[in-house]
Amino acid sequence: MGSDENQAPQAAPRDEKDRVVIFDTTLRDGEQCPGATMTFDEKLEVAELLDEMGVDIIEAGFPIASQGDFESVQEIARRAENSVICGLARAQMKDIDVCAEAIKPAKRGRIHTFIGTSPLHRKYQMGIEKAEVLERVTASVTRARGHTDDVEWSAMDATRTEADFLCACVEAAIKAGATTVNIPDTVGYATPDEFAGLIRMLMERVPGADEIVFSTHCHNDLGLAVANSLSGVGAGARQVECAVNGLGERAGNAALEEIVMAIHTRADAMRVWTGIDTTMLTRASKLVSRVTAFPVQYNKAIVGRNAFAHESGIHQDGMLKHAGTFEIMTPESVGLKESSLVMGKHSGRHAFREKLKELGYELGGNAFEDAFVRFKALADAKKHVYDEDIEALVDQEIASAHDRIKVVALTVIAGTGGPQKATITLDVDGKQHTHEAVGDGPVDATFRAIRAWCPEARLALYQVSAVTEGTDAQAEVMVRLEADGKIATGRGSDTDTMVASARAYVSALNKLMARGARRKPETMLAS
Ligand SMILES: CC(=O)SCCNC(=O)CCNC(=O)[C@H](O)C(C)(C)COP(=O)(O)OP(=O)(O)OC[C@H]1O[C@@H](n2cnc3c(N)ncnc32)[C@H](O)[C@@H]1OP(=O)(O)O
Ligand SMILES: CC(C)C(=O)C(=O)O
Repeated sequence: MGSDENQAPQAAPRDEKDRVVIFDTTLRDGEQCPGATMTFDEKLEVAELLDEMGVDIIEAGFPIASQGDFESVQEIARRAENSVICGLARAQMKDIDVCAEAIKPAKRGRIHTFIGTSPLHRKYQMGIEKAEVLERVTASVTRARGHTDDVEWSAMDATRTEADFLCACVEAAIKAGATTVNIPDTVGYATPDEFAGLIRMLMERVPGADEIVFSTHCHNDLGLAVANSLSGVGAGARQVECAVNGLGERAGNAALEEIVMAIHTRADAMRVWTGIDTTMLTRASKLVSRVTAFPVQYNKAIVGRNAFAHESGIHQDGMLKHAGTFEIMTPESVGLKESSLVMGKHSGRHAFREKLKELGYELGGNAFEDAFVRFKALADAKKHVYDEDIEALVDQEIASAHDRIKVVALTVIAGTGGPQKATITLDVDGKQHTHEAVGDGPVDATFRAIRAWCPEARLALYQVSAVTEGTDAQAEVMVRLEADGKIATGRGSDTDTMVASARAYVSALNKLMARGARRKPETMLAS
């Protein structure tokens, strides 16, 4: 901790023994969560991207589950260029044989077989005693080894299994030929310290433990999936099972992008590495979100839309001075083009000035301060302030800099009861005048109230449009007036359409006067 330039990833140690194998289970455990079912073509698309991204092992499905699952695992196995293709199988001979058939076309295939080991799973799910579990471990791993040299064995509900019995199961799996032993926290029950202790205990106590790879498979029921997985790695596990966007049963699995970026960004602390091309993480997240129709939480680490967005003034100021002040990873490192400074009520002058520059405006002292005050007022009234909102606001600021008439206040009473009534206060050459009028609708009432000061101007056009979207969008109003043979068009914008209308009308009036309409303001305006 504490380097001056935390944003730059530390040079990762590249010793093979420190490599963490990334086992992606988006297509198997990920697909198991309600609503996340993917079609055959979607699975192929996801698998292709995972393969390209450098995922070491893709768990492509559970071939015995359905003909569709079998076929997608088989097709993924056929197409994969780099990744090992894995299928899941219960401790049943038929499952294992069907799985072997599905992964057969793969350049490198793995069978992943599992059985519940905890007292609850033994008693209630399987209805068998410890001895039979042990027999099934041996039989299933042996059967799988008859098909391939790459066999993974998992102890379902390992974290709620008696330590001695878990050791006995792991020993049986290793003896039968398992090359990877996975320790799932199936129900997301463990804490990071406990989980690390469990991996350490197995590595110390089980004969042959140093010959195989220990793996983690942590669920997120308590929001600890990533923390537990990384604790497992700290204790010596060298495979992490995870899923894109943290997809998986119930609250999901450890999120692949979080595991990978934690290892990448804090290689200095963790001293391990992965083979993942991190610049593909955003693409992977978007693809999985699209095919499952599961939105990604806005503030989700790494791939949430706010992960590299800054709204508050102090953060934006820091970011403008040095990105490392408020970002520990570069957006480019996860495949994003750039960080974003989102303009809102918490933004400050530095960011506002930068935004104006980006939009092509250079405002001097007072004009800038006035625009900033109006921007803050707009941001208070509106959830999202878009670039177009700022443009409309500044255009109006520039246009009205020399105006002799300004709208000070407007109150409109509208509704079905009628008549609609408007009360307007105008500042004319520094003096305030208030007038009231009723009309046929709120716009008519507003314009009549203004016209009370300038009866000659004829309304030639009135047009309303929304600058941005949503019910809190700014309205942009255009008003064209004719007086003394001259025509002037004024624009006004505000989240309140009536205020925008009054501004547009007054802006047109100012232009008429500036263009030398016959009557001067003093005489044009009624007292
Ligand atoms: C923690 C996990 O994620 S485990 C993986 C969970 N994923 C899935 O279940 C998705 C795919 N599953 C399926 O399509 C179906 O459940 C199938 C095809 C596997 C089985 O379907 P069915 O034969 O109809 O059984 P059903 O699902 O109702 O019950 C599960 C059976 O498997 C048994 N079983 C569960 N786990 C295992 C295991 N690891 N090894 C052996 N048997 C097991 C159960 O005891 C139960 O057996 P029983 O019928 O003798 O009581
Ligand atoms: C099959 C195993 C690995 C599993 O998904 C779990 O225990 O959560």
